[in-house]
Amino acid sequence: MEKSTIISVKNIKKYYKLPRSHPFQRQQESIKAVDDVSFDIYKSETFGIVGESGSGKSTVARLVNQLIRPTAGDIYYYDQELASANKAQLMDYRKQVQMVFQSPYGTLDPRKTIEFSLLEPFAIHNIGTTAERTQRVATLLDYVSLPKSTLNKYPHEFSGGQLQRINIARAISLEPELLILDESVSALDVSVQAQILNLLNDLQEELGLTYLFISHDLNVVRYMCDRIAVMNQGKIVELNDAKEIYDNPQASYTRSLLSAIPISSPYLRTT
Ligand SMILES: Nc1ncnc2c1ncn2[C@@H]1O[C@H](COP(=O)(O)OP(=O)(O)OP(=O)(O)O)[C@@H](O)[C@H]1O
Repeated sequence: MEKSTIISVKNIKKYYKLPRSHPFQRQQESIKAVDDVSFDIYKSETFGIVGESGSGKSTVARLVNQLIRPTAGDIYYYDQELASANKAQLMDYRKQVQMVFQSPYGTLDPRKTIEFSLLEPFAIHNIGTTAERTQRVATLLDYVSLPKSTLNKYPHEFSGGQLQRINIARAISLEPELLILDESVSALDVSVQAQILNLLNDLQEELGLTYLFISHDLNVVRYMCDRIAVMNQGKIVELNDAKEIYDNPQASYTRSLLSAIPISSPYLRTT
């Protein structure tokens, strides 16, 4: 069956200019956070990006999410190149592509109830009547297995795992196609991590979601992903099916990453 491509990233670069070390320095140096990266994300897959700290993973996530603009290169959503998209197209993209960040704590307004935070995306995108929004919020809580009593509480009343469930509920509220999960379980205890990863797998099956899954943890990536891109110093050094990456790594950098995985991991796949 022909795979349908949702996102196509073509030769993107993101360079950050470093401050001049002295006032007469002529050439301003730059950090190549992302340096000529290309990949496609297929519908309903989990596409992983793995690499050590500073390899450029989060910068790729922020580029795909349009939080920052590339120095060069193009990102396509289906046939639409994003830099030349009009306002309505970008608004649709912002609805279709949602992000779940690493820290579950900073993302919800501490002074607002969870109900307010879950209703907010509908207000921003002007979707549904008040009754429809309330009904949808109840359904969202069911999806992430949280009780109704969640709604009139505040963020400080929840654990990290519960907050990440709320963030996921918020991210799926507008029925997006793609979730960008940037180290979304890294801040959680291992047992809670497993629960959230299983929740994400269930939601993907139920809602037909596509994931861009970013992590430094090779075990977590192996557990979650269909295809994996390995990043090092702003470049993709290897991109392949997950099984190939683990069973038959081609790049020496991938091999050295794999050799550093702790073997006693709760995520080791038996398949
Ligand atoms: N706004 C910025 N200004 C300057 N340099 C930046 C900026 N954002 C990222 N960088 C640099 O770009 C490189 C890639 O950073 P990035 O955060 O994308 O890596 P990462 O793989 O996600 O690592 P981590 O998991 O530690 O965040 C790093 O050297 C980082 O210091």
